[in-house]
Amino acid sequence: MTVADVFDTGAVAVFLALAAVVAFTLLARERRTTRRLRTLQVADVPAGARQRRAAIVVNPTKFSALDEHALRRRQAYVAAVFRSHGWADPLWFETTPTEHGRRQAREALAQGVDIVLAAGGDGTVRSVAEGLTGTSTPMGLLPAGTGNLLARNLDVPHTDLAAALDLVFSEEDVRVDVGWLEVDRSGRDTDPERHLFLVMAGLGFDAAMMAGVEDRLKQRLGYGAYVVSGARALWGPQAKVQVSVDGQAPTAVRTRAVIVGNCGKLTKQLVLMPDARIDDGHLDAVVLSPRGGIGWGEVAWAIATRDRRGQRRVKHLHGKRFEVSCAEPQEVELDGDPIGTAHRLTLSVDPAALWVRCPPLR
Ligand SMILES: Nc1ncnc2c1ncn2[C@@H]1O[C@H](COP(=O)(O)OP(=O)(O)OP(=O)(O)O)[C@@H](O)[C@H]1O
Repeated sequence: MTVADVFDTGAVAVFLALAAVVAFTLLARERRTTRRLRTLQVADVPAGARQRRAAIVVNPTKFSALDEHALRRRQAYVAAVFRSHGWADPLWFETTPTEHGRRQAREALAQGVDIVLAAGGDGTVRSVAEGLTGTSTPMGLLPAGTGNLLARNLDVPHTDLAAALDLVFSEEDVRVDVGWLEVDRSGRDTDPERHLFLVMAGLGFDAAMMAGVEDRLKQRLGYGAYVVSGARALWGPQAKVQVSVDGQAPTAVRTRAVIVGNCGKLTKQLVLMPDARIDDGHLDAVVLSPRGGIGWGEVAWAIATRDRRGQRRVKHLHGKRFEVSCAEPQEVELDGDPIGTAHRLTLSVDPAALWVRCPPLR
């Protein structure tokens, strides 16, 4: 047997071992779902009581890794959980490349559902929220994105479908503020685009980082894709930006990023805006102005320690309306999704405009 043969045999053995591990994991998951399905009992609905019903707005692209059979089993499991709590089978709606959840949420409302669940990433959540804002019907979350920023900020389980579903039956809702972003792309737009946001929106480094994350990389690396893209976007130039808070005279800054938040967490440990509260009727902002590697070190230190005193590189602001304009167009992001470049942004808050089913806010 030659050295090449030994390598070939070794490679085949490693491949077979990996295939066995994958097959075993899939089988175990399938068995767990079957076991859960068997233990779920249909709950009785008291005579005369109205049976509650949920709508689930699903972004199918977030479940493309599942085959048809696995997808149907997942749906059957979710429906069985609802029945076990005495609810009717949920109504299912799918998002499309052009209708990301707003229309589906409105259709669900027209059918008189008790809650609309967004099953997707933060883009789906944002769009469903647009359909529900200003109504008394709560939004629930079945997180299926990479960032799941709103779920992380509201302490909704984002890796465990069963735990996220359990929360739906807690029937505890909180009223949260909604942010609105007006995007003036040319700096002279007479009819700027208007988008709802729930977590944060801004321009500069973080938006360039989001814009640099390719979908394929996101599927492969998950949250790690943002780290790769962030490392690429670190070394861009500072931008000349004017920031005005609540109609006051604008302040000129040289900055790498202006981020305005309705809430401030990126991950459990990484809190960009420690004072931001989703129910305080205000927005918070950070202006990051690092220069070179040492400057980024200072920014990282300020964020990691949540120390706000004497920071030259990280400035915190608080208000109800922010106007941000820049001489050169900058990349813009909305709850972690890149939406192209713009010269001017206006960000304002709509206090207590949306009900969300989640644990009590801390
Ligand atoms: N049926 C569909 N086919 C193709 N694309 C779709 C469909 N439905 C939604 N989309 C795309 O999915 C995007 C929304 O994705 P979603 O918010 O669920 O995840 P995400 O923003 O990519 O989240 P994350 O970045 O956290 O993974 C929309 O902007 C739309 O372009």
